[in-house]
Amino acid sequence: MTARVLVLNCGSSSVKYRLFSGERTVASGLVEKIGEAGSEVTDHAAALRHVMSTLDLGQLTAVGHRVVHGGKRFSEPTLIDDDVIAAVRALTPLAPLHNPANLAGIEVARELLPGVPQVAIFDTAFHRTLPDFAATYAIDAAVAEEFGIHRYGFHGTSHAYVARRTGEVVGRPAADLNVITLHLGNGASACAVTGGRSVATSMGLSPLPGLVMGTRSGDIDPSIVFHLVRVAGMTLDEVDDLLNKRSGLLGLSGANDMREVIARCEAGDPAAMLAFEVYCQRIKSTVGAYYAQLGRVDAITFTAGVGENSAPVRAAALAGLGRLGITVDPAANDAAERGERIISPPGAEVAVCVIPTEEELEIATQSLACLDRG
Ligand SMILES: Nc1ncnc2c1ncn2[C@@H]1O[C@H](COP(=O)(O)OP(=O)(O)O)[C@@H](O)[C@H]1O
Ligand SMILES: CC(=O)OP(=O)(O)O
Ligand SMILES: [Mg+2]
Repeated sequence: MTARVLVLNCGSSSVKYRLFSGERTVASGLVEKIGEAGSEVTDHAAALRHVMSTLDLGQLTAVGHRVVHGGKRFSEPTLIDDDVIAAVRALTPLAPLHNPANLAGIEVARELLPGVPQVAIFDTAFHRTLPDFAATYAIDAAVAEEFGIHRYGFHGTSHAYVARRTGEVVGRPAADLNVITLHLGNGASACAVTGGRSVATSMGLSPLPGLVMGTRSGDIDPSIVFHLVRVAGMTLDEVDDLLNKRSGLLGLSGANDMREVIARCEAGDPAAMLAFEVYCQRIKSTVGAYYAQLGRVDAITFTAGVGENSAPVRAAALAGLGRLGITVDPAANDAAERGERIISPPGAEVAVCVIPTEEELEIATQSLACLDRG
């Protein structure tokens, strides 16, 4: 019998769902702006109940859940029970925008689909291969050990999938390939992948650092936090809210959606132009750092909402890197194509690729593999 798997990807303000029959998608959708001002959908549980009431969920083999933070404990797809739920809840302080949403999905699915196995697929899992030097923060080692302070990295399902597809697209075995993957969505992160293993990534203990995001700051000087508390008189919760929800593109330009930022740039808005420059320059610096770590780069792959759709971001992020063998062909970059493609000129030393991510399919596949292993 063909396996039927429901995948739930509950983001900070959205629910993405997809129902698979084998590899075929039989239903899919997105509920956005959950809990935002003026939205009819007040919380994740309400959104999920509504979504699930519209689907035919008979004969389900499994429900696969994206879970963002798996901490040190979870590095494999995991069958969910009360103990796993408690452990994911305990990790909430490290992913305050994400783990509560993931848990809402798990709880509603367990309530509405009792008896169907539920599997958690962790964003952090792919990064368990980070070498110690890349995962270690240079702070007091005993404090770091006691409190689990360590680079975990996120978006692992997406980085793993697009790195693997990059091997197919450039026609080389993934085992021989050094790839830099750039997941640019609402959240954004970069990853260096060698032979299919993550060896560097830009998010850290939480999904806040690294690249500039829609509403998150990415890397900042940590002493900005002390300054805001001591000098500006903010509470820690206010600083947390500022850096996670009111920074990034939104904080710089007033718009968190890259389409809106670019429209404002075209209208000559200086704040939007600065935001675009800060965003793209951060990506470029990260590519340079990972190039130095890898020593040789075979491919650079863009994915997620901005990476898949924004030619101006791809062009600006890699501009001026010709000496590293990295060039983007303007015609290929601007072409109104959608699927997997190469946008560097033929014969370029580094293949620049665009590969739509397939987190949901990957979660379905890994959920079934978890059940097969028992
Ligand atoms: N044509 C486009 N040009 C620029 N940005 C785009 C385009 N289409 C979508 N995006 C961006 O993609 C973002 C969403 O990416 P997505 O990967 O769906 O995010 P997430 O999964 O993190 O919610 C939006 O905020 C929007 O800025
Ligand atoms: C981990 C993370 O940042 O996820 P998202 O991009 O879905 O917010
Ligand atoms: Mg996403």
